[in-house]
Amino acid sequence: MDRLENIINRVKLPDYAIGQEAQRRLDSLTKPQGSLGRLEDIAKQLCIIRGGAAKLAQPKPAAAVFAADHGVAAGGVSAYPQEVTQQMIYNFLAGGAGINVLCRQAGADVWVIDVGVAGDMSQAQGLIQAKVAHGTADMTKGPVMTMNQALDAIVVGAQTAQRLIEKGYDLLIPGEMGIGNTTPCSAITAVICGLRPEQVMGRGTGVDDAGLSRKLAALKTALDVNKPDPANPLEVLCKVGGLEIAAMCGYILEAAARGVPVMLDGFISTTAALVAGGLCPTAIDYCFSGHGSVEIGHRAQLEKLGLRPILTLEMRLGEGTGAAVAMNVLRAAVAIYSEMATFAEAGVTGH
Ligand SMILES: O=C(O)c1ccc[n+]([C@@H]2O[C@H](COP(=O)([O-])O)[C@@H](O)[C@H]2O)c1
Ligand SMILES: Cc1cc2nc[nH]c2cc1C
Repeated sequence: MDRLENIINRVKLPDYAIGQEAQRRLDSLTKPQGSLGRLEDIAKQLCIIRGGAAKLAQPKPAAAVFAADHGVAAGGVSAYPQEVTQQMIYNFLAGGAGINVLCRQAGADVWVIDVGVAGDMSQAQGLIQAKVAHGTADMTKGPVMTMNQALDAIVVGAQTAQRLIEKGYDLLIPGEMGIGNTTPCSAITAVICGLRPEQVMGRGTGVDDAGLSRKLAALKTALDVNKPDPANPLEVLCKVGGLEIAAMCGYILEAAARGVPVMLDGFISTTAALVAGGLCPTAIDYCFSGHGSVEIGHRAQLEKLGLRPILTLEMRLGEGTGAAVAMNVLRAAVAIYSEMATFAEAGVTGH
């Protein structure tokens, strides 16, 4: 527990007074006040997080893709077999996956971490080896992991954030790969948001009606068997979570502790933010929501966290892809804030 407390205790509320200074600069730029809409909000929040209202430098972003498997996958809750988790890791490492393409396009680097893949990945070149367990246990039978495993995975995420920040990255994307992981994410969302399974369960990779019924049945059984306490996010993680979800939670918390902004992706990474926010609400002040996922539970998560997605593109791939696309908008926000002429500079009659 000390390991977690050590991270949480370093998360400080950003200085919101900087927002007023940033607003003054935005209002001095050659445009009708407020006319760049949410681009202005994004620039302002970035100033607040970075702790200054001077011109912003373009960020150097990295995506960390945490991969893990899930015991519940044995119950037929995904449209794809579990081995796809491993196969996709090789695709990430070869640069051919959606996250690689979209990060290249957005000027971000991709790092891949094995935090809990079921198979042996020890020979995979370029993979960060941090396996905590060979997948989780089946949530319909009992807790998916021990408290120690959850804390180990949180530390893997926190150490990843630390290393990336030490390498010079100053904007972090939490990404993931884990066949079956929409089911634990729906479970966590149901518990933490206090919603019925039907309100938070979607089709993930694209299960048919029978698959959706199996997912709902698995979720109901898991909640009956485990009875997670909504007031205890760490217990929820241990009972119905996942190793990549725990790792992303630690990654978000450590980024916040170091004052580094986080661009969340879709349903899975926002589940990690839900847990992080339960442990340390201030961590969410450092988070942007990149996009709104097709998964129905994502809306409830964002509402609970008080976040609005930057984009709505009907995406549901995961990996960090929606966050990577949203980086283009964040870059646009930085550019207007830093490069537009003021009324005084351009000799335009202002206000
Ligand atoms: O992040 C999202 O919004 C999202 C929505 C649906 C599916 N996914 C991805 O699809 C996988 C989980 O889907 P499933 O059907 O196997 O539970 C996992 O690898 C996620 O990255 C991701
Ligand atoms: C091919 C494939 C790629 C993915 N990326 C994230 N989840 C995924 C699930 C599948 C099935």
